[in-house]
Parts: sequence; C-alpha cells; structure tokens
Amino acid sequence: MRAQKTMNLNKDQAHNIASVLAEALPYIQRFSGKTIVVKYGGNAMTDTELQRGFARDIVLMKLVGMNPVVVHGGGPQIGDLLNRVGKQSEFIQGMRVTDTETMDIVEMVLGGQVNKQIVNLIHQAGGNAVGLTGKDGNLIKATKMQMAFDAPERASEIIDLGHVGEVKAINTKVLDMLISDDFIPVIAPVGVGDDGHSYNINADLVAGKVAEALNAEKLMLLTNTPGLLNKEGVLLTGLNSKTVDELIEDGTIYGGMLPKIGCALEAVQNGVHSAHIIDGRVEHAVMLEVFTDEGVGTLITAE
Ligand SMILES: Nc1ncnc2c1ncn2[C@@H]1O[C@H](COP(=O)(O)OP(=O)(O)O)[C@@H](O)[C@H]1O
Ligand SMILES: CC(=O)N[C@@H](CCC(=O)OP(=O)(O)O)C(=O)O
Repeated sequence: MRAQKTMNLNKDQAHNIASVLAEALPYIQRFSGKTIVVKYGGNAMTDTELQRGFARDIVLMKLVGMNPVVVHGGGPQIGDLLNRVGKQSEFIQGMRVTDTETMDIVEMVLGGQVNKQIVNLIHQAGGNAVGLTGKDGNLIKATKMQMAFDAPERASEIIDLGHVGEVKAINTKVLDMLISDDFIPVIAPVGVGDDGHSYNINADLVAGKVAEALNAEKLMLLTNTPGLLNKEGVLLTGLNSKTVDELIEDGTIYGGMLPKIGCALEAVQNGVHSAHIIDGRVEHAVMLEVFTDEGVGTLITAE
C-alpha cells in the first residue's frame, strides 16, 4: 500500500511534500512543550470536512509535543435551538442577551451538544480529549457582566444582559492535571458564580483568560473571516493596541469582532506571546498558522 502511494507521486509533488515537512521542523522544535489555546468559533464549524480537518490539526499538534487547549463557541447552534423553541436571539455589542430560559438552552447546547461533538471528533482523529464546562473542577469562576454602552452619549449606562458573565478567575488545576496526562481539554464557555448559578460567557473572552492563566505561547481565534479587515475589505496582517483603538473608534471593528480583538489584546498584554485571528473556513487553518513561515490571518502583538 505504502509503496504504491510513493510510486504515484511525481517528482514535483514529492518535492513539495518534503519542503512543507522541512518548513514545519523549526516550528515543531520551537513550540514543543508550549501551550496553544485555540478558540473554535461556532461560525467556523461550518461543514463536516472542515471539522475533521480541525480535529486532525489539534491531534497533530499534540503528537509533536505541543499542548493544545480548545475553547469552543456555538453562537449559531444556540440560535438554531432558540429558533426551534420560538425565541429570538438578541445581541448587544456582540453579547447575547440571556434570560433564564435562554441560559438553560445555552448550557444545553454548549455543554452538551457542541462540547461532546468536538470531543468526539478529536477521538475520531486519534486523540484523547476531555470536555469541560466552567463548572467542572470549578474551572471558570464568573460574575455578572457590567458592560457600558459604547456610544459616547450613553457611556455611563450599564446594560442589563441577564445571565451574561465575565471571567473572574480561571482555576487551572483541572487543566494542568489533564495536560500533564496528555489529554486535550475542550472547554465550553459556561461560567459559575459564587452562588453556583450559571453564566453565559462569550467564548473569545474565555479563550483569552484561559490563555493568560496557562501562560500560553499562542492564542488562536478561528472565525468566519480571513482575519481583521479594513473598511475596504483588505486583510490587516499585523496589529497592535494603538491601531486597534483607532479602528474601534472609526467603526471598522464592530459586533462580534469587538470581544475578539479586546480579548486578544488583553491576552498579549498579559503575557501571551501572540494572538491570531484566522479563517476557520480554510481547510487546516490551524496547521497553516502553526507550522508555516507565512502564517495566516491577523497577528496581534503587544507592541
Ligand atoms: N473589521 C472587521 N473585520 C472582519 N470581521 C469583522 C470586522 N468587524 C466586525 N466583523 C464581524 O465579526 C464577525 C466575527 O465575529 P463572530 O460572528 O462573533 O464570530 P465567531 O462566532 O467566530 O466568534 C465577522 O463575521 C464580521 O461580521
Ligand atoms: C454572552 C454571549 O454572547 N455568549 C455566546 C457564547 C457562545 C459563543 O461565544 O459562540 P461563538 O464563539 O460561536 O460566537 C452566545 O451566547 O452566543
């Protein structure tokens, strides 16, 4: 079987494969033993082939000695179930307004359906994953989010988003235990308050805080755009905090991109080496970012 495959490769193909493998070597050496947090957005989970490719990339990272940690979203999947029970989704500044009934659905979809689907995909690809919500091992301690309107004339008003939370602390104990035993943690962004109540937290915010708490080398945010685009739709390949402020002010960054950029910046300012916004609709986007010289998407650094 193997000999037959080798014979079918022409010289150019064989050369290309060898170059790709050779290019990957320094990255494998550099990132071996390092933690890489990958946020898998609900919009990036579009088709079965892409999902399988994602799981294979994660398993490959683990096999070459990196420690991938997956934090997933599931916004569109929550929206689908809300629709089926006749409820409308409402977002304010990228956050889902979450009443008690919506919170139940969020917990079911994220902690049940989406989390277990990703764990299963990783197993199908030959890896070993354990799914967690923020309640498992007290992983994500949360408080109610206090978000102000971003319009200057209403900046002093706090928006009541219901059961939407922000991360108060990440308890890394359970993650350290899983990573040291070579499991890949898969985290659903549901937090728990001091009173035991559940909070719906934007998955980007959780990914950023998990990356900070684990002193991660990289934070990768997979979404449904090629990266951060300017007003003309051109990809911005590199960004720092100064440029980001200007892009928020002039409205280039809006909606779901606001928490994404915010958490990426905070993460790099708090010790994560680099953050990347990449296109989860591209096959093997994770592998391309980690193992190639060019990388893909938008790179965010502190300076
Ligand atoms: N400057 C920008 N560049 C690219 N996308 C942007 C920008 N500003 C806002 N967006 C929006 O942010 C969306 C990504 O955020 P979101 O829908 O929350 O994704 P995810 O579900 O992957 O977290 C894009 O699809 C786009 O509509
Ligand atoms: C507060 C808030 O908005 N929570 C998100 C949690 C899921 C999420 O972030 O999913 P994506 O990454 O796929 O967007 C929500 O309810 O949609």
